[in-house]
Amino acid sequence: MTHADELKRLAGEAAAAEVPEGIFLGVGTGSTVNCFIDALVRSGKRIRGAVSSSEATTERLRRYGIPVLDATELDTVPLYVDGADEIDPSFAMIKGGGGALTREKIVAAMAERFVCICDERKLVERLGRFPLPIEVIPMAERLVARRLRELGGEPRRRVGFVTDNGNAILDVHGLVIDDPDALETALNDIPGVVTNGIFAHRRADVLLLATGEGVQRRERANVTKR
Ligand SMILES: O=C(CO)[C@H](O)[C@H](O)COP(=O)(O)O
Repeated sequence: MTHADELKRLAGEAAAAEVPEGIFLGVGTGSTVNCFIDALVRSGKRIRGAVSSSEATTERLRRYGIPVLDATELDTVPLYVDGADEIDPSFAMIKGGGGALTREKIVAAMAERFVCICDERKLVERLGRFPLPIEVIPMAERLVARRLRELGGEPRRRVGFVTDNGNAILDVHGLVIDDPDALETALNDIPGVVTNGIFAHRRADVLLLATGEGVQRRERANVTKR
């Protein structure tokens, strides 16, 4: 197991310890979340059901016999656990490295509490080193790419990738993200953008940060939710 794998395993276990028995749980997507699902199963805790953020997560949950509900069956979930590609000190994030950003944003918005799990390499002072994923309706790809270039970004289409919703992903390099809230809104305003990978309107509430010295648990001070 590599050092990075070990940190993911630690983060996953710390998150599993936060899950109360018998709840409906929102589950994110990615390799760290896979570690979380595995740890949850190992813990023997039973949950009432999961709302999943991707086909890949649904498949893993079902393989373990965990019931997966459609998001339309519930108004809220008490807890959502997901990873991130970058997180800043205010707990704004870039997500979507795995291409599941739209469904992740929906389940995150349904959640009363968002626990983000990641390793220390993903904690950054300012978002934007990781190319920002944007899910785009295919017919709007050219239009959206032009608008992104006007904003100073360099969009690159994720080759050979189609989202669970049947759309394309543009990974945008070089954007300056001084104001994550404002940029999240501005990007979503471009016609044809389904959503973008800035999670600033709905930030994490808790960060479980896996480090070489163990898992740090950090709570976000002031709550801003939409
Ligand atoms: O946003 C995501 C998927 O769309 C993931 O949370 C993000 O890419 C982190 O993934 P990993 O845990 O594999 O590093």
